[in-house]
Amino acid sequence: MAGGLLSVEAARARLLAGVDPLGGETVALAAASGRVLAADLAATRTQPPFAASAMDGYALRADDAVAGRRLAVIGTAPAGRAFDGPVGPGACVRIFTGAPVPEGADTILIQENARVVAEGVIEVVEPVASGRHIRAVGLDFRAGDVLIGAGTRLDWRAVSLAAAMNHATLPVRRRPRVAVLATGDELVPPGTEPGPDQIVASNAFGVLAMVEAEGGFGIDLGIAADTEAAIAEKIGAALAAEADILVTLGGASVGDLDLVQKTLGGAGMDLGFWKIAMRPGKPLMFGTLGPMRVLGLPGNPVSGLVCALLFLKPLLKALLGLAPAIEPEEPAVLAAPLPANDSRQDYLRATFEPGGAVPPQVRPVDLQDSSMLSRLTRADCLIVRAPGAAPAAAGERCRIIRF
Ligand SMILES: Nc1nc2c(c(=O)[nH]1)N[C@H]1C(S)=C(S)[C@@H](COP(=O)(O)OP(=O)(O)OC[C@H]3O[C@@H](n4cnc5c(N)ncnc54)[C@H](O)[C@@H]3O)O[C@H]1N2
Ligand code: MOO
Repeated sequence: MAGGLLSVEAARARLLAGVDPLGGETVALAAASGRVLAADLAATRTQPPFAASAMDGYALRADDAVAGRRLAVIGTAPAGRAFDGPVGPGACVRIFTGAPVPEGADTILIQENARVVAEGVIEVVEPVASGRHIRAVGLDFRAGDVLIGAGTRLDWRAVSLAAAMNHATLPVRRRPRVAVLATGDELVPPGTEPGPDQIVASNAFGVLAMVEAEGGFGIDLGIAADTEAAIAEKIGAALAAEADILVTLGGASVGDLDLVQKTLGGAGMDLGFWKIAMRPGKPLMFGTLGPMRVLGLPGNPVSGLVCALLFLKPLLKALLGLAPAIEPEEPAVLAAPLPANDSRQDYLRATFEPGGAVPPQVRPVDLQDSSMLSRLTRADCLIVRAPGAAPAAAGERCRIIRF
């Protein structure tokens, strides 16, 4: 505990304790990009299934590949249709990339190194050694090879490989369902005209974007007014939507209208933790309500989004069985001095200095107010400052989380 508040590490340990990956489902290959494989995937076939030419040219015996020798072209083998019959001495088969190499031939003379001297006759221009330009059976993989492991996030390469392995559907983890609720009388949706005392709601869009980017399924519950009845109705909607996680935005602090935790408590939520030693994001809350986990993010937009990065993203990864769940930190060098830190772990918005130094040189943005999305969006990373950190000079090492 720092200053009586739970540390980030302790809070995250509680959040992730006992989280098992969600169950699986089957999806069509075309819908599998970005999903997480739920079981090891083995090839159902051997690739290539036959010795195949890697070039356009002539299949022949290496013994005949002598400069100046003339060979009879006895047939053609395009990709998809093998030449039926052996290739004997003094003969060759016109062959194209991907076609099976005919029996008797042991090398491919590329067409650039052959000269057509008459109808059905070529002359070897450059000799070629045995085995050239032939892809052996199973060069890429063999039936039974496990080529993509359970827990892999399927990218553009993996879906192509799965297709080549002859899988039309894939077993994947169910996408975590995340309901997102903004709260506050002051909020109106983007595209509407706020009243004189109102602002445009923003955080939910960032949280939903993060959910989608991580492979979750976002459910936008809209905006609840600052009443227990309005919030309770939305909690009911999250349960009805079978959300795995309910993310609330705002109303998490100590004000008279911070009703989110009270309403969740009334609905039967078990509180896991509330308030942690971090900045921004002190009022972060976590609990469970029946089958649903509840993450209460602070209303200040930067606080909410930084907490989403540090807590929601790891939770999504854990539910998808992805490791490591926690956002990686990396070393950097301070381009400006920093004052001593207090008892809360600080996450300072910072930009990379031009020049592309490795490790990067980082400069905190001018204003760190947790309401300022302009600075968050301008930043390249967060500088992580431990509780109680001493003042640091420019040129000193620090740790960052890259966006
Ligand atoms: N007396 C105290 N006051 C506050 C404390 C405290 O410890 N003692 N903590 C401060 C900290 S730190 C934070 S962070 C905020 C968080 O408060 P809430 O989670 O209750 O958030 P709200 O009061 O509802 O809103 C704060 C701020 O953010 C705006 N907001 C809320 N939701 C959205 C949204 N979806 N899109 C855009 N902006 C939103 C809201 O209008 C407020 O301006 O509490 C401090 N106070
Ligand atoms: O978490 Mo609050 O953001 O420190 O403003």
